[in-house]
Amino acid sequence: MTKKTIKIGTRGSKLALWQAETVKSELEKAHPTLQFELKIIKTKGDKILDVALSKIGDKGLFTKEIEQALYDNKIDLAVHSLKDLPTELPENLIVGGMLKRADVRDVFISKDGRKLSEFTASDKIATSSLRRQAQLLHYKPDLQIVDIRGNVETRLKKMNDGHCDALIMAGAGILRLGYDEVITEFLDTDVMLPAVSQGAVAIEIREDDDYTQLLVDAVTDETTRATTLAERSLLRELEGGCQVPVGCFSEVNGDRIKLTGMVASLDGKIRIKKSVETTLDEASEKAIELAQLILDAGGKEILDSIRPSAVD
Ligand SMILES: NCc1[nH]cc(CCC(=O)O)c1CC(=O)O
Repeated sequence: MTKKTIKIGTRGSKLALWQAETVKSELEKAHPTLQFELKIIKTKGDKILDVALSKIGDKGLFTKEIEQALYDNKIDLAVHSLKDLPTELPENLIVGGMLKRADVRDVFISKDGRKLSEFTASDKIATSSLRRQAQLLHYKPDLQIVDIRGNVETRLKKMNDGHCDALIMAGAGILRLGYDEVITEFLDTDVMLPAVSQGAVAIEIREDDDYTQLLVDAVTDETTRATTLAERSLLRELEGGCQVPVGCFSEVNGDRIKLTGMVASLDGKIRIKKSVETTLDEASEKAIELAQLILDAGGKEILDSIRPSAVD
């Protein structure tokens, strides 16, 4: 009898490949008698490189083609940065598991080694994220924010060519690619709340595929599962995708969690930040209450005013 090979779908970017290779090697360790294989799939987001992400307004930009391969049984599981997965997945697809989460913080990368606190009105900081833009302006209203796209190498090159004086990116991505030496500083979460699920690698599967679910359970970190599900439930309740200025931070202590959520206006003038403390078991339910607190405190007005322009 020939053994079935479990196929792992992934995008072809360096970060995606690192994540998929890591999932593959964790699965191989947990299931030494099984065969695993990577299958690289190109997505629309890999092809459109010249438009600001916040202007494309397509939540499944980096995922749709991979999910089609799941539906067609061409792959058994798909690996993504959990941050890039919409909170509502297509029918019959679920996040089956997550690897242990890496550092959740954003990093500041400046051309001349100055820290964010030393930046002034004449400095330009590049980011394509509304969350980062809003919080930078909240921290220092006169900073100049410019848009940027492309992978880490492209961004570093643009900075060195004079496009900007600094970049802000997810620390997890930089570390995974081995670019540790370009990091000027890790930003304190008081200044820059990370994105929902930042730093977590997700494994997407078909909901009715009990066999793959068992394989994935063996490599899933349960604390990461509980915290990221709570963060995603907060985001779902705020009805935001990755293109709204929403941030959050989970602090875990034993079986307790303090979950902080934030919505900011694009000009940074308003930043609504609230926390709840609860058990890991109840975190997802409490996250919904946290979202309501934020919406009631003015978050609703901010999100309503942003959504129409985010897609045009
Ligand atoms: N938005 C793109 C994206 N999706 C996942 C990561 C890095 C890894 C992670 O955040 O989990 C990044 C790069 C970034 O935001 O700088």
